[in-house]
Amino acid sequence: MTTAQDRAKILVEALPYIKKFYGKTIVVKYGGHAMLSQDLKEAVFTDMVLMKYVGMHPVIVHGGGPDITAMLQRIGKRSHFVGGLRVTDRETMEIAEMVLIGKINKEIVAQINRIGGRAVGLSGQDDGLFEAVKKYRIVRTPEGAEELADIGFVGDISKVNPEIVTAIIERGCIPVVSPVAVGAGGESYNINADHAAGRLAAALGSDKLIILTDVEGIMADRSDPSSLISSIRADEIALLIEKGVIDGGMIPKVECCLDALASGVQTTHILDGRVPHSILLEVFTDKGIGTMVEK
Ligand SMILES: Nc1ncnc2c1ncn2[C@@H]1O[C@H](COP(=O)(O)OP(=O)(O)O)[C@@H](O)[C@H]1O
Ligand SMILES: CC(=O)N[C@@H](CCC(=O)OP(=O)(O)O)C(=O)O
Repeated sequence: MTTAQDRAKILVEALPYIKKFYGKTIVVKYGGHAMLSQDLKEAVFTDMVLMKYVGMHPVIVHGGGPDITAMLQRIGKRSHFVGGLRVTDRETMEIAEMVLIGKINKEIVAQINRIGGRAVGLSGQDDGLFEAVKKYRIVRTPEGAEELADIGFVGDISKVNPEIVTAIIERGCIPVVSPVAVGAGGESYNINADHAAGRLAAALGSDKLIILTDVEGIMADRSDPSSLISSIRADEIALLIEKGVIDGGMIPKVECCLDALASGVQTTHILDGRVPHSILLEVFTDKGIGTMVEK
């Protein structure tokens, strides 16, 4: 049983971390696979609100892949992924916008506001936050040659204009960002939420990027839970992708960490969103959970 003294000790132990991150920006990517029960969602949003009230500047970039897939299924459409990215035709793009901006973003904003925070929702189209160009994926043919795959309205962020996010932070609010970008002709692009989070973290000069997902972190062997890699250097990642140890949805996550680190973000973390308050454990304790990807 925890005594009053134990509880006081926990609060005091948080002090160096509160001091270290006071006034610092922390971008949290909240993946669709980590949006499990209502209780877990509330734990994530409570962590955000707590960070804000102790003087940090949390920013959420959310995903919603499973909800997009479910909505596409309802209209009889199957989803295809190339290197972790959804092949996005015009109809898929419309559904992705409806689900990400119309449903998930608004739900997150409402829930943060309900528990006492002040959240403002926006997408990468608002005030030109994310400018994008069409993205191609390099794929390997069965013969071993490389070719470019056309994956439709999937974008690569070519420029981030973070002023709108900074303005929301300065108003004392928590920005909640949907990963949809705008092209030069005004067209919408579907952006993988990991990529969006990495680029935004870099543009904001964040101290930390946290990616919440549905695994404990990067595993050396996915069938062995004890094989969690607790820390890995950026230059060790390419080999793990080549060997197939890191694949599917984990690829955009590590790419996003590398991107952010190259642009000055201090540390990046891939955490298990199934663990209640995993963000608090990462930010306010020195236990360090999940995988830290560092320079
Ligand atoms: N080496 C690895 N360690 C852990 N997970 C991995 C690894 N390689 C691929 N994955 C896969 O990546 C998934 C996480 O990506 P994804 O499903 O896109 O999550 P999210 O919706 O949170 O973005 C895991 O559920 C796992 O199946
Ligand atoms: C291009 C691309 O793949 N876009 C993603 C955007 C949402 C997302 O990234 O959601 P998660 O973080 O939950 O995976 C998609 O359509 O699923």
